[in-house]
Amino acid sequence: MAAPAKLTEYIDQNADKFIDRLAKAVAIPSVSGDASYRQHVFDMATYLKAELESLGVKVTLVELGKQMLDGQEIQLPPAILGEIGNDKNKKTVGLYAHYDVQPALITDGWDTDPFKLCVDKETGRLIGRGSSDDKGPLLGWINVLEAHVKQGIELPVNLKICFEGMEESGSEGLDELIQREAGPGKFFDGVDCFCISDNYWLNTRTPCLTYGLRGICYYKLTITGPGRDLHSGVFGRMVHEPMTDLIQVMSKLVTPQGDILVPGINDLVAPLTDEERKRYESLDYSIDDVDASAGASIAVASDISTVLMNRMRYPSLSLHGIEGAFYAPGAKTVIPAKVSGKFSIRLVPDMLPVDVDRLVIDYVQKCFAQLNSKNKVEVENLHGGKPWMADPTHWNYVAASKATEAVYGRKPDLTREGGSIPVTLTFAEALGVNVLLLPMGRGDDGAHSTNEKLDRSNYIQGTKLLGTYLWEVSKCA
Ligand SMILES: NCC(=O)N[C@@H](Cc1c[nH]cn1)C(=O)O
Ligand SMILES: [Zn+2]
Ligand SMILES: [Zn+2]
Repeated sequence: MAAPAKLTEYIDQNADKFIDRLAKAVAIPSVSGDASYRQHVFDMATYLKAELESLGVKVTLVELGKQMLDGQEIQLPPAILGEIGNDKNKKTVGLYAHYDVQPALITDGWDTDPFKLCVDKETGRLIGRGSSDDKGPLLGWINVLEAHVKQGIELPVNLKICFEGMEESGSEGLDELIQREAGPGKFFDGVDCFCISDNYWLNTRTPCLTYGLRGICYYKLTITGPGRDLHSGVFGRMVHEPMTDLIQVMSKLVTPQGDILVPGINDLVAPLTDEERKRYESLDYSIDDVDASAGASIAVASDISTVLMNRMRYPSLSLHGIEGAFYAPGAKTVIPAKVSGKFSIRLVPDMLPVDVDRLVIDYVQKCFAQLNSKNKVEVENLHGGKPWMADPTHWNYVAASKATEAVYGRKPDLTREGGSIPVTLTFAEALGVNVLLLPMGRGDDGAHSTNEKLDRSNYIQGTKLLGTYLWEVSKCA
């Protein structure tokens, strides 16, 4: 049974309504990483609960406890568990998406207010924080439900929905919830497969299915020294400066070419086979695509397979920022008393966070000891997750491939993603099911960046893709 034409017609006819829905969601600044935005994350959960319930989904907001953030203990946003359909003759598909977003300030360099969806009629771009990561894809599922309800079409599968509000901040509390709700008689009982739409096409033209994600270990490296901030004219060259120590240590983590300098890290990586190398060579991707999505000609190599493998099958170490450093305009002559460098390592098979932690903490302490500084160092892992790989020949992928051909008229590329969605592995392991990543947006969407966008056609065709996928799953034996 192909997806009924009535379904795709409804999606086309209601495109503007769906864009309004995205605008409402973008207007709620559900930033999970900043305590002062926490109420908005809750508001987003309430908004989604009402949307889902209006379409017949039985919804529970599950409390996940508390967390420490910015020195305060605050309530974690709830997980949204939703259920619709309970027909033993149908397959049950698990859906995951996240309703929190990365921080965004107009002063970061946005051309428009990040929390007011800007619909660019000329380019078809829907610009706003979360448009692509991950509010657009999440709302894609709601649009699909609405299309079924409004057209009086019965859903071809049962759905078990799990939407979270902490993905961008380590998914706190969610692993425990999934583990608690796995097993006979529990919420996830009966789920046959999972689908997550929370990544991107490699380029701007070829749809893809994604069967791998990198894991992550995120670190905070703190150097403390003076009892308070000092005047650099009064204390410069009289005392050990935390910022100087921090820059020294951080400069020993990675080379400008991206090679990781922490001894032992590269030995944890699974060896490359000829067969695997060929897979990267056949992907529709070029250095021009890298340049276009990065916004400059800055690829680390001229050979596209190397660049792709660096994203998909090798670890990377990125330096993200320094908390406590002077960063405002002007020329403040301060010696900051306490600075924390943030960096992360993306993990690939066979790296385990526990091994990476040991190597990183040991190395940072050794590098610091070599400075002969009287300051103090502390390294913490803020959050982490293992890498994930799925079987792309599974019927779940076959269904998604057929759906892609039906909507886009072409076969999808099979990709591994450089980003991390640690909960993917938890679904796979705790529920023992195949997990599929079915992206909606394009490689140049600018997730986590300024002017994040989702193209109108990706949002609308992507909504059709998610709906068609459910119909293709229903045909699988
Ligand atoms: N769309 C998935 C995504 O962006 N995941 C984040 C997860 C993360 C980990 N630490 C902070 N955020 C990613 O950066 O890959
Ligand atoms: Zn995301
Ligand atoms: Zn993200």
